[in-house]
Amino acid sequence: MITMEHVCKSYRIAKRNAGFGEACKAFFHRKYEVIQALDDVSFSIGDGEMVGYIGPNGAGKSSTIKILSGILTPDSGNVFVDGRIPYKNRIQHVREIGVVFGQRSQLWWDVPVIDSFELLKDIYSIPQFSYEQSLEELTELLNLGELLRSPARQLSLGQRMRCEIAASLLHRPRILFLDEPTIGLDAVSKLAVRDFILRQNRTHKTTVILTTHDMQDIEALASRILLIGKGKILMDGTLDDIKMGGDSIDETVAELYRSLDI
Ligand SMILES: Nc1ncnc2c1ncn2[C@@H]1O[C@H](COP(=O)(O)OP(=O)(O)OP(=O)(O)O)[C@@H](O)[C@H]1O
Repeated sequence: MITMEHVCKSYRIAKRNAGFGEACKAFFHRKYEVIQALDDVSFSIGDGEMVGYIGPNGAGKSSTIKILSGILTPDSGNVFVDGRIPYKNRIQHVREIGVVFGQRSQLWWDVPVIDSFELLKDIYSIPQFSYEQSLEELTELLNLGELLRSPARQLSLGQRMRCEIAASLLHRPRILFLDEPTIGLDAVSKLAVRDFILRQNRTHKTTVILTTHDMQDIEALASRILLIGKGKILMDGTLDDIKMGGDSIDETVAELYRSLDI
């Protein structure tokens, strides 16, 4: 069970205008601006649920995922993931979750992917037998085959993403946080990744929170949708609650964002 209660998170960022004079001024009198990334966010997600977390750019999705995975600490509010406070019980927490950030890599860049997997096996203390089983299953389902022997830097984006997803699942986490997992993938890779996520949820009852701008991901995967805008949860429902009339899902969602002024 995942619960967020009245969570707020702000960032303080230094601001200055362009130019050398402004840079000198800022050196002595730095000006800051506070950005309220999350503003009283509350929701709960049950075991085995697959939730699409959507919202426009800068809405607060990644900040939420970072707090849930223990990378960031909120300013206020309560967060519990299976009874743990993610940012306080980090060592225990990371054993139980898998995280994929589409824009970042957890693979070591210069070594063959299989060496990264072996390192993760040691980091997570995965027993040899269980590691071999997971590796075999993931290699087959994600069609990793030859990719495992290539360094991550030599893989295409889609090939690397399939390896990233496998890396996040080697220790068989009960919860999977996916932050834009299909970004930049071709049609075939997208379908393969979607199919894999669906299977993972159905076969292993893995709880999945998925952030994406790809509404086809949402259509294919999410039985429940949380909509965030300007740091506030604005909707908690199903795809049918969003769909109105015969417009495409992209048009419908764009219209929804416009009507909510987010
Ligand atoms: N490390 C940071 N320092 C300062 N501001 C940040 C930082 N991370 C995020 N923000 C700001 O917090 C707000 C929420 O950002 P966040 O990355 O959570 O949004 P998002 O919904 O994931 O956006 P996107 O869809 O563009 O990835 C934005 O205004 C962003 O500029």
